[in-house]
Amino acid sequence: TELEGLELRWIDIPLVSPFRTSFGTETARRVLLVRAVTGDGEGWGECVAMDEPVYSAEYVEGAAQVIRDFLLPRLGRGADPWKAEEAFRPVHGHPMAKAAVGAALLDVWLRARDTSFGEFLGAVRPAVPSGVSVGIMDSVPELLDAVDGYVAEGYRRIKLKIEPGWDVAPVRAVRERHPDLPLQVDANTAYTLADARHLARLDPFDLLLIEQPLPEDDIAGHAALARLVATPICLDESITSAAIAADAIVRGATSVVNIKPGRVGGFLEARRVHDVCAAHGVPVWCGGMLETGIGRAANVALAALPNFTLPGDTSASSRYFATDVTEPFVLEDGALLVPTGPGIGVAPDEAVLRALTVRTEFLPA
Ligand SMILES: CC(=O)N[C@@H](Cc1ccc2ccccc2c1)C(=O)O
Ligand SMILES: [Mg+2]
Repeated sequence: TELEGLELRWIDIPLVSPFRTSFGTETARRVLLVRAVTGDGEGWGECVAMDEPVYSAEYVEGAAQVIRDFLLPRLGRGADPWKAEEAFRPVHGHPMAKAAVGAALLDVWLRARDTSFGEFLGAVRPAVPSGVSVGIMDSVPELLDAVDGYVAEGYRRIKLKIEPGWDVAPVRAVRERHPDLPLQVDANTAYTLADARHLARLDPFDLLLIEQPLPEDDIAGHAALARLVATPICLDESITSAAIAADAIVRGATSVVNIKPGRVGGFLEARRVHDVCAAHGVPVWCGGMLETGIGRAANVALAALPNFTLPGDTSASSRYFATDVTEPFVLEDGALLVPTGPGIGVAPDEAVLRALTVRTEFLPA
């Protein structure tokens, strides 16, 4: 059926604790939600762009403008997710803006067919094991307290944010405290190839992987680094499409891939990345962008696909939010249940949404 329009909704949601990475510290999220309205009903998508372009080139206000001025006009009154992907192709970049609209269209398309994201994408398990991403802290004792808390909650894997000056010592301390804990690190592009010898000092700690040590455009650098460091290299920011995933794999730049639907332009492309990695025998896991339950529900369904063999950053809602926009995702035996309802299988709570909303704008198709 036809698209009536898209509602853009800006919400401000506080974080339960500051989250520090190599590119800055966040204490609250400004999130852009997209609601697609068609003759069949409505669907929700979440734009994972940050308020500032410090993770990648996108940012909330830019994504809103791209949706309003360049994506919606190309959609016309079309509501078909595949045609939307095609219509968006002439627009270069802006994967998070495209993914937010695409997810909303896919949600309404699936709800109208009484089909869940999991069924549609090809989920093979009813629950997905959860990992958690732990920020840079002011001291090692503070980090150990945070890690102990997450381990006690049942998280199956701990990921530590690192940057030059906060890497070997915190990793050593966590490994000594938790000798058998699945452990990995994420540098968010903070190092250079000149740091190879230093990064190799992480090799004794039996890490699962080192995530995105170098700048996102340095595929050759990651391939060179992979020959100098024993710990597997995993890419995040670098992987913006299935084709780039294949290129990075065959060039030896990555042996594990973090998949984020927003970073690759949507759930259809995310599944293609999953399939390309499976074809090369490269395991994947589902990354996180501190999504509300709307984005989280869809991510959990994606993380249930067969080649998602490592715990992802699909943490419980309480890792980030005291109150989530939807029913909270709760850890059960270290895993999150894949929603089984039509579409994403969750819906925002009207009262919570109203309380968090900064602004809404309805864009008629
Ligand atoms: C869970 C995790 O580590 N996510 C990103 C980094 C990140 C960190 C902080 C964020 C704050 C606001 C919005 C998105 C953010 C993404 C990553 O894997 O690289
Ligand atoms: Mg990352």
